[in-house]
Amino acid sequence: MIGRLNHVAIAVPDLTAAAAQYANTLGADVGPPQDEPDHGVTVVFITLPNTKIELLYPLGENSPIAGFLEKNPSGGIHHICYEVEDIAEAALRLTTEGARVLGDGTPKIGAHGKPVLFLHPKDFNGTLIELEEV
Ligand SMILES: C[C@@H](C(=O)O)C(=O)SCCNC(=O)CCNC(=O)[C@H](O)C(C)(C)COP(=O)(O)OP(=O)(O)OC[C@H]1O[C@@H](n2cnc3c(N)ncnc32)[C@H](O)[C@@H]1OP(=O)(O)O
Ligand SMILES: [Co+2]
Repeated sequence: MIGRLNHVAIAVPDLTAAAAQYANTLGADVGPPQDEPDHGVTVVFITLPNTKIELLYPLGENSPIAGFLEKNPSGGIHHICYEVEDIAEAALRLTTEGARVLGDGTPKIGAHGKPVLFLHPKDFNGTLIELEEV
């Protein structure tokens, strides 16, 4: 069911510094900051030849990454995003298999303008999984 790795997300304590480090120290193709108010984060996408890195910084009250950054003040890998062809079918299969789809269970539009869903990290070996319909 899952396809390509769409992105690996890293929560960071300083978005400007992290973006500059990827651009200048690692020599990567770094995009501009993008506010995603529906998701409570500001993101910077870094395009690699085979996938993307998503730098995440909290936006607004009740950001879903606030607790993670409190526990990991230097930042850390926050989630991985796999592509799926049909997100409704994927959600049905996952709930049937007993995995928890986070939020109200319905997809939101993600940073790429496509529907996304998140799966509880405790159901997947401690890894928060995002699914993106492509
Ligand atoms: C823009 C979009 C896009 O790409 O298009 C995005 O990516 S938006 C990216 C931001 N959006 C999201 O992450 C949405 C989905 N996330 C959520 O709903 C939440 O962050 C949860 C995953 C439910 C965690 O919520 P919260 O931190 O409030 O819960 P909590 O502190 O009670 O955590 C419950 C347990 O899960 C662990 N936990 C929390 N976040 C984790 C993570 N990212 N990876 C692995 N484990 C994690 C905690 O350590 C704790 O374990 P222990 O009990 O063992 O200590
Ligand atoms: Co993401």
